[in-house]
Amino acid sequence: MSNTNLESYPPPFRPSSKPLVVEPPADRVDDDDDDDDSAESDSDPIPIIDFQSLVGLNKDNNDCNKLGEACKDWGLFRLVNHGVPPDLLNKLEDYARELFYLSFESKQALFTTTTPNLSYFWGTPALTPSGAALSRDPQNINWVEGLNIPLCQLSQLQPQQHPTANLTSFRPLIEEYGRHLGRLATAIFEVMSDKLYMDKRDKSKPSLSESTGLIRVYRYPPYSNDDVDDNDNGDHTAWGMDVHTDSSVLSILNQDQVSGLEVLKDDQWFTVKPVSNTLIVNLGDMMQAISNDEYKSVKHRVKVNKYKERLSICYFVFPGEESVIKSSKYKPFTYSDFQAQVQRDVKALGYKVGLERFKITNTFTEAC
Ligand SMILES: O=C(O)CCC(=O)C(=O)O
Ligand SMILES: [Fe+2]
Repeated sequence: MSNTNLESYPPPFRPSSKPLVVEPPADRVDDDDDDDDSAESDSDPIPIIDFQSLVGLNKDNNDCNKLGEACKDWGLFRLVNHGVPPDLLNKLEDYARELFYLSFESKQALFTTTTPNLSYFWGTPALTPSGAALSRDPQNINWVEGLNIPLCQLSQLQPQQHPTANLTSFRPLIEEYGRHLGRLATAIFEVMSDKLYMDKRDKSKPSLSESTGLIRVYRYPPYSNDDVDDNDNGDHTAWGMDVHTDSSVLSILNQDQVSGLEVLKDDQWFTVKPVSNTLIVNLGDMMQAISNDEYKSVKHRVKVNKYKERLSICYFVFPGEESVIKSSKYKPFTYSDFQAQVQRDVKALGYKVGLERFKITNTFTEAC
């Protein structure tokens, strides 16, 4: 679907001298904007895990082993047979698109609630909740806008306050989607715990807390170097989202048909191709720490597409706030400690240092 409503983009994302409809040239039929040296691969190398083989009656040990390997080697896998109805995925995507198509001003008004964290953002939210860093360095912002929806705060999304937005339909869809993803994340974490020989009866063991579930819906506007003004040397790349690891235990991503997500494995970038009705599960920093570095928190990034906007819906789940993560590699810490340190680093250094801060042999020289 082409964007016919540039009013919906945050002002810096609006192409200045372009026709309103951004379409690929006729000879471009693929979605990959792969005219640079980054991710490559013709076939899809991402490990595939069948959810039904991990759980329930059809539980298959080979598939459980495959999951362990994927977590060690990639920190990411494609989940099939997950039981989230395709109709729900399609509807959610349609409503999300509809919400993003509201004018920029309406979106700002819509999600300026008194509830912290239920918000509309754009640019690099960790650095610039209001986009203020634009004046510092316009080329370093993430080319993305998004809605941040903690599932426990969904009741704050009051449809009657915003008759122009179709929130009446959006809220139950998000609720249903959140329930499905809570179910998937919990079951996958159980299998991971088994593989890691973690004793689930030990209540002091860190685990995934379903009540921390958070959904982020993103729209990545198209980006072309033609938008860059004459003073620019033209060789920079804008990123939809710069390289990072997630802070979560697990993140589960549902992307539309426009590619952009890339993951790093053995110093090589791979494109995570869009495949309908599959979900992408990636491991976050908390899972890496819980597993004593046996599993890894995968580095990933999102490339922008020159011609098409991209939509993705991400679910993140964390450990209970006060649950202490103990391992031989890290000083004991809670997710709250981790988050607070990330925020301090982002403020002071401009980036997240992450788990390195908590390593027992701390190689990061600046003390916390
Ligand atoms: O939009 C995507 O494909 C990935 C988003 C992401 O990596 C994140 O939100 O942490
Ligand atoms: Fe991420």
